[in-house]
Amino acid sequence: MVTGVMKCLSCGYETPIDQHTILCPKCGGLLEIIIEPPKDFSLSKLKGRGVWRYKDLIPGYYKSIISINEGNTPLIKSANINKQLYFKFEGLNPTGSFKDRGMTVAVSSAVSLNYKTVIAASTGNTAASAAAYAARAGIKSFIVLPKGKVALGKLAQSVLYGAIILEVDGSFDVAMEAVMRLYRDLKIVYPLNSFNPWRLEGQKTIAFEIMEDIGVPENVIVPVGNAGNIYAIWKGFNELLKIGIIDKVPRMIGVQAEGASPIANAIIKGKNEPDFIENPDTVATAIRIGRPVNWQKAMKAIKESKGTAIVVSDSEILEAQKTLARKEGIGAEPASAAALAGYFKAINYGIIDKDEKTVLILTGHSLKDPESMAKADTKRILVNPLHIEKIIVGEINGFNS
Ligand SMILES: Cc1ncc(COP(=O)(O)O)c(C=O)c1O
Ligand SMILES: N[C@@H](CCOP(=O)(O)O)C(=O)O
Repeated sequence: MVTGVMKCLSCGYETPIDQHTILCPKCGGLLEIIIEPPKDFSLSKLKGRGVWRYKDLIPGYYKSIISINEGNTPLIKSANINKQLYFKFEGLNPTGSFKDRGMTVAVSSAVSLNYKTVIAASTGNTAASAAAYAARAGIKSFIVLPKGKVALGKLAQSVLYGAIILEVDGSFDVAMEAVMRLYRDLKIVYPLNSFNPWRLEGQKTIAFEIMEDIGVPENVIVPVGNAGNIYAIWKGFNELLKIGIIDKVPRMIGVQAEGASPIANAIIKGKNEPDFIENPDTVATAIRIGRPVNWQKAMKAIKESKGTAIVVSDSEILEAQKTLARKEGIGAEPASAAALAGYFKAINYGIIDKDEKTVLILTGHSLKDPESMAKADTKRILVNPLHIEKIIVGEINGFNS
């Protein structure tokens, strides 16, 4: 049994780890789950694959585990961009994003606490994942979406998995606020967003897998939206450090899009708190977030790891998405490609040396957002089937351009 405390980031209140607890019972602030490093933990004793391989580091009591074999994603070495660069391809999770790692823990918690209904606000990926895990658990899911601002693939997933879709006329932040209010005031449904610290207990396993694959890289670059994942990955490395399995944590580098960069702006300006953005905008819909609920956690992870944050433009994101696809054969959604755009910028700014081992977290699959993929330029030629040979020979020899 994993023991420890839950500590409020706002008022400092501490309480023993308890699965019923999600927000600070005293002030309603965000809670950190701080586990006591287990004395008998050993990598050689780990069994199985995926998130639950690390159950000895995941607190909580689970009467049944709701799993769709999430985690165990490949860490792909770059073939053509830089030999010291690795891609942690979270798009290969069951619903196509890293959210599944958190959802297996959060939905298993909900079931263990006898909840029959779950809810999440979403830019699309949390919704798809919540809907899938709720379906598997046989419970009802409500998802709250910003109307008209969710990528097609993600919306279609939520429809397919049978979630009840509530659309708000406003941004993701409006949807998020509604879910937090509902949870604070009523507590009748279990919240699956990342202000729920139990979700991050699943996401921290990204760090454990990276460590088992290549040890500790110098840098981990993470696209930041609602800001839970960068903290979760840092938390994972930090726990390994406390257990004594590793002797340093990587620098955590957060990347945000120009039109939605409250945390990156604060880090760059050396401020302690972000100025929230009222109308966030970016082509990377997954990180189109102006009021990230986990900003305190993300800033803590970046500062304590001596990391930093980078802002990238939409055109840099789309260019990086294409580069990733055309140089590495990896299809990632725009928010994920922001990590590669951030990597290029970090090298240009001298923040990262190209010889440093660096891992990019590719958070979601390209198929999530078919419209963004189709924006990439390529040759599409209407052909007379009788002339196809001529066109191919012309292309190969460069006569057609
Ligand atoms: C594909 C993708 N990448 C990155 C993020 C950002 O993650 P976080 O909200 O944990 O910062 C999200 C969701 O927020 C996402 O769906
Ligand atoms: N991009 C996210 C936004 C919600 O983040 P969460 O981690 O708090 O659930 C999404 O896919 O909805």
